[in-house]
Amino acid sequence: MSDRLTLLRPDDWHIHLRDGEALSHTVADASRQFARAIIMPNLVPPVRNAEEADAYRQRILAARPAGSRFDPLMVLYLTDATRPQDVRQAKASGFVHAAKLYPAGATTNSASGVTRIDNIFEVLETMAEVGLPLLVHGEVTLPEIDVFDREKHFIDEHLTRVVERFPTLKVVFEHITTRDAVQFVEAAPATVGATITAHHLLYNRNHMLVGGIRPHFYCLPILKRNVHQEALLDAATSGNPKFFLGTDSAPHAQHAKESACGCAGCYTAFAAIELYAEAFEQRGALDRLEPFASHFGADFYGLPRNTEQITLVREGWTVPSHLPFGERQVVPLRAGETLQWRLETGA
Ligand SMILES: NC(=O)N[C@@H](CC(=O)O)C(=O)O
Ligand SMILES: [Zn+2]
Ligand SMILES: [Zn+2]
Repeated sequence: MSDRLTLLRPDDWHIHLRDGEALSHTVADASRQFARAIIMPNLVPPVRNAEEADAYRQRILAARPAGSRFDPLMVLYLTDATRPQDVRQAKASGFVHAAKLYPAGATTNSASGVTRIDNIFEVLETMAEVGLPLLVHGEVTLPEIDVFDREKHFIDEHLTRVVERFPTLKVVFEHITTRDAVQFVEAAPATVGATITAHHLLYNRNHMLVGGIRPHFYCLPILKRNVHQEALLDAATSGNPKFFLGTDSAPHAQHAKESACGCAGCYTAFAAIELYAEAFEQRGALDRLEPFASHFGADFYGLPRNTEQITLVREGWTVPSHLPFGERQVVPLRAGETLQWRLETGA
């Protein structure tokens, strides 16, 4: 068993960096390991057009540590009011790489999201035409649908239909959490891919709910039962290029998580590649980490692979109990516990 693991510098195809004071921390954490990241647009107000994406991109670039070449790949937030010309302008900008569908009310800051997918069919048509991928938070919001079943219902009621109707549209099913989603993506045409988070590979709902309720494991889509975790591990380590790395690192201040009504989201960007390495190693599949983390996402988006490398060393370290987050603090996933791998820096 080797104690060093060198791989092409990875990219994160789904991250929340937030805004304002938080950026100096979230951007530093992400850029330590990732060359590029797909930047989620669920700010308040959201990133709705190329102009807003440009302004947000400038704030991210300004927050990079000295010497960093971290490249934020911007995303539009689709609303009922998004127009085909917003898509054309975004594509023409060169720095917007996708548009995100949040069903209204499905997750954090999704109040401005799309109320009926059919409302944006003209926009999806334009995205297919100009080659702008659709990123999907795939959960229905119907109150009568159990929170553990919302991803499966989204596949059956919406995603199947969208993929059939727009055969040339690239679709990324974001942060998949179920065996149903794995099977859907496997069976779908090559235009459909999926991101998988480190926390959905490492944990299931028992980790969140047995022996006490642990708010730092609460995210959306919610952790599922262990058979789904197993299916995600199979998919991530399979070598199938449709499945690639997207952390969904989504920090919320400590007080907003440790609350009677806690926010959804896990902070993993501080050690994301180390967390993935742990999950892959549990499967004896460390050799499959590089394609998952550093090849398949770039290939799917039609971007060049990175050329630099990073090295992980097997060297246990204790995750801090909290990290700075603007004027507040965030409790990282695995706070106070040991991680097996450490990113070698300054090499
Ligand atoms: N994943 C989460 O639990 N939360 C994300 C939103 C999202 O990705 O759905 C957030 O912005 O906090
Ligand atoms: Zn989401
Ligand atoms: Zn997310």
